[in-house]
Amino acid sequence: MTELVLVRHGESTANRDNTYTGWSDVPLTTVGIAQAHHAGKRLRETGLQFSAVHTSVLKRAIVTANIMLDEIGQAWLPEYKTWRLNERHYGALRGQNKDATRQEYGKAQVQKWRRSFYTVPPLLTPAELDHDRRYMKYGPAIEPRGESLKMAYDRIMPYWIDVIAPQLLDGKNQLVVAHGSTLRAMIKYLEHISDTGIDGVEVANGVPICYHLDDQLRITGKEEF
Ligand SMILES: O=C(O)[C@H](O)COP(=O)(O)O
Repeated sequence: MTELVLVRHGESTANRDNTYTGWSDVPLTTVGIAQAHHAGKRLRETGLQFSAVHTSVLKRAIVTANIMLDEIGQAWLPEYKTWRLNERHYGALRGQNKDATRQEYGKAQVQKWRRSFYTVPPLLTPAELDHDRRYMKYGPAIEPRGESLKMAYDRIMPYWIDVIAPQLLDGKNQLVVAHGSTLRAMIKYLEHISDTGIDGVEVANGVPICYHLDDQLRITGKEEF
């Protein structure tokens, strides 16, 4: 049996302020830092030994992962950082207050933007792209102008297939510290959740979700700490 642990980063300043985040690189709040320590302590109690940790290239996930690794005494582990685990890009919604958009566009539209599999948020214009060097090194096509969960799913899966799954198949436990939607995409895949069923799946900040997997990566058990 192999263990896969998924953790959403601790509370960010954007979570606290109820604003859309996506690829914006916002820090943890003091609550978020405490959640990361708590998540690490809970994981330490399990005694799980990991072979690697995977994060996005956004600091709320990286800092959460580093706090957790320190808490579990495995700060020496190889740490893989990839844009493929970044949060779903919220396009032109980034930085806007979620309640304000509910008032402007209605609750149903906001719910679709936030939870449906196929709905794409309003896009950034090409001129609004960040051209951040952490993405530009892969070419200009990497940075999205906005993503549906399906679009995020499609860029996450190659990373699952090429990097995470082979290590799990080798019997090596993996820790993934990422984002609400990144993890919803992975949960959809792992649990065979339908395109409509994924609407109801929420992932809390700083709560480790542990999957017990068999030698074909089928789920034999699931626990949340
Ligand atoms: O990108 C964001 O705003 C958050 O990380 C997730 O927000 P959501 O729960 O509105 O998708």
